[in-house]
Amino acid sequence: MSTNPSRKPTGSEESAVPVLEVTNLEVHYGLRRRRRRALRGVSLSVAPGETVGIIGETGSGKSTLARAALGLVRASAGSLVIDGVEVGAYGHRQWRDLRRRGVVQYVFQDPLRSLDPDLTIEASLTEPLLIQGVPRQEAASRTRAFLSRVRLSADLLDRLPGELSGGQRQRMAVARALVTEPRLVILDEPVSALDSANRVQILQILKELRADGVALVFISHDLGSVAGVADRIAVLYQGELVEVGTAGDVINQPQHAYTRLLVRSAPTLHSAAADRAEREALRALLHA
Ligand SMILES: Nc1ncnc2c1ncn2[C@@H]1O[C@H](COP(=O)(O)OP(=O)(O)OP(=O)(O)O)[C@@H](O)[C@H]1O
Repeated sequence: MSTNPSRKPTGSEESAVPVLEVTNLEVHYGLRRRRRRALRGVSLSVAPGETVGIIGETGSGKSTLARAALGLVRASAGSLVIDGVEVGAYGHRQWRDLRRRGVVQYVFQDPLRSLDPDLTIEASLTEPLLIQGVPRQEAASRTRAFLSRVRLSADLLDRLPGELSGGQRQRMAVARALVTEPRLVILDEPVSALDSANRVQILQILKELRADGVALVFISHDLGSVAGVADRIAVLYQGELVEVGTAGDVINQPQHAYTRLLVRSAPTLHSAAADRAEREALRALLHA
């Protein structure tokens, strides 16, 4: 299987310095006999303001890629450049500093991982701004201004995350990630735990936030969720990127058998979803 994505990047990406540039990234877990490769030869670049969706089934390495781009897991080979700086060899403190400076932010599936359960919503939202050196009053007004963009009322500011609904919590987590105006936000399954109304709302909010010029890496096992938001889609299969292309190309002219299977299995993408026999035929082709 090819380790190189089969499609060329779009023109806009070529003209701008990428916010994220991953080259031949390899990640292993475990030691000695338990050592397993989770990512192999992954190369991908994300331009300022671009939204790249990363899809793949469970175990394909999506979260590992997210963790590597956040410095939560170390690459065993390859290079990782964020905003023009090689960060692959960064230590724990340098990563923490990078995240604190708000260059790269994140939203996880479980908002309680992105929000401190013991901090009020207001403290959670203003904290990253205060760390950046924004004066307290300005931090408070920026926080309030951001709330309306994620369709939340200022009445919620003095609550704890545990006192909000799942959908409200996830919108708070999105607000926290974006209030510092980061260059790059990694969203790992941000809508997977939400009901359909909240899912649609978050996807709409993400679409609107793209206009700010922030680059988004949107990870999901569900092609349907990514399709309406992403400019480009990258497909991970067994730790390798097998296809990268514009969202339209990947959905309408999938090149790799696995991508065809994903497209065929996403009922929200096509009015006529593939029947079981067709999906099984594609699966057989993949494992041939
Ligand atoms: N901490 C870990 N220690 C050992 N192996 C791990 C660890 N985390 C992930 N793996 C393995 O690495 C591979 C990729 O896992 P990863 O969580 O990145 O996949 P994923 O595509 O995000 O899956 P999911 O959609 O289920 O979250 C899997 O085989 C998984 O078992």
